[in-house]
Amino acid sequence: QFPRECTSADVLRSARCCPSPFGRANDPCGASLGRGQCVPVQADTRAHGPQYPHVGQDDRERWPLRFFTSACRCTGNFYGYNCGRCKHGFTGANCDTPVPVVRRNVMSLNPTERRAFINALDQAKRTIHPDLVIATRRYEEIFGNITIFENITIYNFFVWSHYYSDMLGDPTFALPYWNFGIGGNQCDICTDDLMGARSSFDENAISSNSIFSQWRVVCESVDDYDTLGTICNSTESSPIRRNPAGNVDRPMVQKLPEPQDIEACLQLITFDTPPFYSTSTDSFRNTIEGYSSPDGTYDPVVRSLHNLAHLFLNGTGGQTHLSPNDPIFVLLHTYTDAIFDEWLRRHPESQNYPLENAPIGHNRNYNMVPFWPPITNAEMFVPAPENLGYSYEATWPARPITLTEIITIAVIVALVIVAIIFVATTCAMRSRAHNSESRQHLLGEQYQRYDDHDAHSSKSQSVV
Ligand SMILES: O=C(O)c1cc2cc(O)c(O)cc2[nH]1
Repeated sequence: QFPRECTSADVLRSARCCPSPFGRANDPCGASLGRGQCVPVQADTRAHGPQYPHVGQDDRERWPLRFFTSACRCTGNFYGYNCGRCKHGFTGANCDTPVPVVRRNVMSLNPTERRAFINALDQAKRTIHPDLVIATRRYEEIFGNITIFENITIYNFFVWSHYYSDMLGDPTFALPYWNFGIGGNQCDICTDDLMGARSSFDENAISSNSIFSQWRVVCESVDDYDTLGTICNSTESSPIRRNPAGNVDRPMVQKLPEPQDIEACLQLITFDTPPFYSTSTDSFRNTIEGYSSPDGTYDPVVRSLHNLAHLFLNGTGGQTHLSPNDPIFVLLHTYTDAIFDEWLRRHPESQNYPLENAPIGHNRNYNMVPFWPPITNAEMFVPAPENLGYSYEATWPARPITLTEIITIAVIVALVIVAIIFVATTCAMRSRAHNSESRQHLLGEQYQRYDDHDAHSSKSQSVV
């Protein structure tokens, strides 16, 4: 996707996408207000790995260099293609006021909140994106031709969620999540007050009582890319298909991930391992993605966690080129993101994931996200975010205590006991010596017994 302001012939020719946030002349990226600077884009220039067979053919390579060589780098918490917005989680004129945001389990929304959420999704499906457009042709055809950029609705747009809270007019709103780690073959959010129940007439369709039965999908014609050279455009075609747990040919995807699968993947220590691909083993990234068993072991036949949740939906939501059309996609990924967030909290030592070691696709230029997820399977992972003050409505299952922690606790307890014994012994010896010195005195009138204290309440009496 591209900022609409950067798709004129002049701007494309200049290869410089640095608009002013407030329409001021000669003020790229709001530089006069200290919001940002127009800088050369730095993309990873290393060769692709052997697992990538499309070298030179895809406009997303070294994104966005094929289109723009300069773009805005925003200062502090300013954000967006023109630095006109605040980073998510901040508000105010200087974008320095944190907004407390709570991630909520979608099942815990009350009826009013459910209606508001579903209506907002539907509004997003119908509203043209205010800032961004999509390219429907490849670069060679785009250059100098402004007609092949198209408007698209906010929902139909990959980063629509960024704009979502402003739609609601509530900066504290966080997208709720679907806890898909509940096992079993029931889609608990597939009810008409949430994501739509199953139609009574067609097991692959959504009930007509749900607004989502009226939604039509985009990007269905995946073959056109090969035959016509066109990229997905904004044309809507057929209804959403969904038949949770109904894939009779693939029993493995008839059940949702188990709670212990989530816990197992949270225990993996390393963010990613070579070859940084869907074949990686002991990789948190590949495990949460679902190409490994939940314990991290790569197995080509396994589908778990995020992938399993997709495949469980068995329809639009289970096909990579179509899945975002089913609004469950949003809730599935907010949960995947929450697991990632929890992993970051549990493994602070693993957070310095060096970008120089990152595979292609993990890039810093998230002011301009590729118009489709990167080709690697790193669908949603960006460098570790700053702590934006997110919290959870629900707590995660308690983490089992490790052997190292048990040993550490035992050593500390032993040391404390030794210290107590030492102090007690020392006190007893001193007290014995002291008692023999003052025995006469203790037996005299001035000795205050505790019951005396209550009776007389006289602090002036000497207490020995
Ligand atoms: O087959 C898979 O593992 C699979 C399907 C699917 C669909 C989708 O939209 C994804 O994002 C991932 C995914 N994996």
